[in-house]
Amino acid sequence: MIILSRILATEAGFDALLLPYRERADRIMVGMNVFLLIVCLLIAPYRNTYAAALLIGLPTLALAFGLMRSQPGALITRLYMGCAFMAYTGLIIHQTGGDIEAHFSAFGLIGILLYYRDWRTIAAATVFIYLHHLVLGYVQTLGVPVYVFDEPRFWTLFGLHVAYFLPFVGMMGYLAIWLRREGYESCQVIDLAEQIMQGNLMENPIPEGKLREMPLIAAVLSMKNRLLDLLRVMPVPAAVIRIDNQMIVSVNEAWQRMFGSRARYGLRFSDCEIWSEPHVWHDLMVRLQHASDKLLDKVEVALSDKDGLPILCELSLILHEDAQPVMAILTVEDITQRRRTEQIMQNLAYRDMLTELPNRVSLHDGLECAFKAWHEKAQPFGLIMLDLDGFKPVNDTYGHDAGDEVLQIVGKRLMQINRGNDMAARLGGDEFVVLLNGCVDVAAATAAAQRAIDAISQPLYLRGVAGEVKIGASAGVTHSSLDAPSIEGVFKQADEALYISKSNGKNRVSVFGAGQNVDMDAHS
Ligand SMILES: Nc1nc2c(ncn2[C@@H]2O[C@H](COP(=O)(O)OP(=O)(O)OP(=O)(O)O)[C@@H](O)[C@H]2O)c(=O)[nH]1
Repeated sequence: MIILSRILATEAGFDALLLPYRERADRIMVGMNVFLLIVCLLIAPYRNTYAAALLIGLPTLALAFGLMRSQPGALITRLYMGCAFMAYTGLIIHQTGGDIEAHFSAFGLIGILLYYRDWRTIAAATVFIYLHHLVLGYVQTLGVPVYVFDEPRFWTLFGLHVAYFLPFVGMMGYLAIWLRREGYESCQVIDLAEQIMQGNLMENPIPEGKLREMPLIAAVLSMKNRLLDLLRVMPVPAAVIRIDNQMIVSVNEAWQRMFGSRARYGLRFSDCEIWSEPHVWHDLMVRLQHASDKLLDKVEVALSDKDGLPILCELSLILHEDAQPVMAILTVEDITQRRRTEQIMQNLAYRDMLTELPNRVSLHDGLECAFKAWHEKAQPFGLIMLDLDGFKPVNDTYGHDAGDEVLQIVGKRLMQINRGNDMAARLGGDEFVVLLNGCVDVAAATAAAQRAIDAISQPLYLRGVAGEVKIGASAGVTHSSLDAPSIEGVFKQADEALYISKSNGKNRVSVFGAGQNVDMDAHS
């Protein structure tokens, strides 16, 4: 009983999968029936068998048409088609006096077998071809001369038929089972290959076990498993996305760890809760469609991780247009940490860590640009070199930390008074520089230096220090119009002017080349 139900279940599986083959076979069989009916009608004048050809041939064909339309590929249709084919062969055999009987039937059976890949069709057709002798014999006893049972050698002939046909039918039965299995396997392989091409590696439509013994399926399964393993062990989060409906069809473990249920298998990718902006995915798709090799590599996008926290990611996206539906494979790399480290490195290289102002290196770069713009486009610039007055006593009295705080406050004040395209930098110690891009003349630079001194000289309040702390600054100014020969020359000019300020009593602005007499006293 169990064995029988298992056989029936297997048959149902084969039937379901081979349906496309069999629906096609129905059409071929009906076409064949039409052809055989025409043959019957062509033979009719010679044997005067019009009545038989029309009475048997036409209803047989009509029923074949009906079944093909109402039950395409169904077992009942297949059984009928096999028998109908035999009815025509029987008709032709008897119209021709039985000359071509065995060959004709045999070829017919081979056709049915090849088209339907079903042993039941062969069995039904065989039973039918044997039975027709009995049926026709019976019918013909009703009036028409009996030529089957009247034949004195009937049983001898019958025995010969059986002896010839049974091994033949057995062989074809075996072939039908074998073909059915092969057809089933190729259907499964196509199905599996389609799923793989569509990127669906997670689902396993084929039960493991017996079917794995089929070599084609085993080969495709192992290919699929290798792809799956590759995807799984990839440290980079990866997903396969169908483009037509935007469904996620596969994700790897790294992906699951990064996005959790926010972008899981089966979700519409554009609806996943990982996008910082709703249109990002759409924009990426548009760019991908226009990319010459259908690859977008290392596109920086802000996303949300599985906890909804913002992460900066680099996406690589490749489109597979050779598969239907079109697929895209997406890999995501979280570069938040990398960007942070790069920012720190950048800061270390170009910023003064204490005041967060640009450092000497940045200033040099800035001055290089200003120098070039002056020489190439006559865009003027000014440079102020500042040195704090009375800074050492702060350090000595309140400690190094208080000194640091003073430097930080000075840095902030310089930034506050800066115009947009000016650059305030710390050279080191208590020395600061302000590069005034676009500063029209010496007078404007001098005024800016004075503003800087005024800002620095405002009272300071330090943590842990009672009362206010006073600090001052001296400034040396130069301007592009003073024609320094080089960047170093510009520095030197400002430094010399600063030296004059310091020498002349501090807390003042001096302009390079103006001599001591033109030193401007600062407001006290
Ligand atoms: N707290 C602190 N002190 C620093 C730092 N860099 C340099 N200094 C100190 O700053 C002081 C600079 O010396 P000076 O320029 O002679 O100090 P000053 O009292 O302003 O002297 P004048 O410039 O002649 O007015 C030294 O005592 C350095 O040790 C720093 O990053 N933090």
